[in-house]
Amino acid sequence: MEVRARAPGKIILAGEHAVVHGSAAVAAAINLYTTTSLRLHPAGEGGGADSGVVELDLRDSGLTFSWPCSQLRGVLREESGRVGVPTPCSPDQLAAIAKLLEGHEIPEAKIWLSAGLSAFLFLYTSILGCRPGKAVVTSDLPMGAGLGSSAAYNVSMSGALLTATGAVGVGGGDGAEEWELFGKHDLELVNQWAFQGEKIIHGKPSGIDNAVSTFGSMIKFKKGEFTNLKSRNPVKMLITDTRVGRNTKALVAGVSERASRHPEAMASVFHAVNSISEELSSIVELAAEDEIAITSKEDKLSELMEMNQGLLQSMGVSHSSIETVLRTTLKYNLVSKLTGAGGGGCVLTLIPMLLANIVLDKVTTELESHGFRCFKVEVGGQGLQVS
Ligand SMILES: Nc1ncnc2c1ncn2[C@@H]1O[C@H](COP(=O)(O)OP(=O)(O)OP(=O)(O)O)[C@@H](O)[C@H]1O
Ligand SMILES: C[C@@](O)(CCO)CC(=O)[O-]
Ligand SMILES: [Mg+2]
Repeated sequence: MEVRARAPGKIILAGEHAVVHGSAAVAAAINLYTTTSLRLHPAGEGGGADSGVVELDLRDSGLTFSWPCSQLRGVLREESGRVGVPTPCSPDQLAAIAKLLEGHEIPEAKIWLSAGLSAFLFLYTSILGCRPGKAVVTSDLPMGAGLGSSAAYNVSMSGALLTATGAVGVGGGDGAEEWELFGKHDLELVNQWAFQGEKIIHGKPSGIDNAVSTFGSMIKFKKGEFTNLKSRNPVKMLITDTRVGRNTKALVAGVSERASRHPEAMASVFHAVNSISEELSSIVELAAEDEIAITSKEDKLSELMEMNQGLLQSMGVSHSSIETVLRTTLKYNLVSKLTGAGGGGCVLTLIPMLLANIVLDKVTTELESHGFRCFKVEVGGQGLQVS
């Protein structure tokens, strides 16, 4: 039997980085997905309990990896797997997983994939034990660009693995819909496992990315708890991928180091971001009925995004490519801010309801002339789904 699970990427409208330090943040799912297809082979297929392999096929990178089950059992000593509340990956387990990556040819240019491989080995062997199977991963998301590719990977992988064990499941609808939704209880379990995967990739994640990828919608997240926001008017964003590669783990660590060098100043910065996220989340929920009300709502959102970008700059996570996007969009009176961990990656630009298409085309052309890639996304859709 094959299980397919897909999980969305996300944008952060306000509060990235500060959320790691206890401030509120606002994030929303987007209609770009990572999909994991999982097929389990009968245990002992081909003879002997030790036979078979665990395979991972990363389609977009064109790389496949496989580990004999006997090797996984020898190194990880994980027999049958556990599907209840996860225990975090211990330093010893992480060191054992690093050994399993030795000898695998990962091209130097794709060395950042090793964090994703470690998360896979942890999730697979913890949930299923060392039984043979194959996971194929495909994604619409640019990897390591601030749109939550790591969270979508961890959520879709955890969703597929937990479905395969029967720990979570969908009601078995009438087959009319290709994708089905899990219940809240099941989503909570998937989210907890995905968070363990995020810890392997991010170091010290707040949990916002895996939460929004699992539950979807638009959320306000603070200290591990979140509430759904009812966005009363559509929020339209242009995304610009600067194509400057960066790594969330290093950027999060950099902000923490700055916070330990300047604790009081950074506490004020985080406090200011908290106020921005709180205000932004209440504005999003206001129902604006006419053009004047919508324009005034958009003006407030723009101003808050602009203020948040200034504070992200003072945390040291902006980048010259991001500044180029800000300057370019400002020429057209449009406000932008980085989204996700920054340091390159993606930038959000609020698209006002009354913006003429010709202006949007012009700004997009100018951004793309710098070598950036622009695209529009739908905001606030479904979270994890299974087929
Ligand atoms: N489809 C995928 N296949 C394999 N590994 C993946 C995939 N998507 C993400 N990863 C892993 O996640 C890493 C990127 O995660 P990172 O947190 O740095 O960026 P992001 O999640 O895209 O951005 P942000 O955390 O700012 O939203 C990759 O280096 C890789 O290890
Ligand atoms: C930078 C950060 O705040 C968001 C990354 O999308 C990290 C996190 O919250 O885990
Ligand atoms: Mg990430």
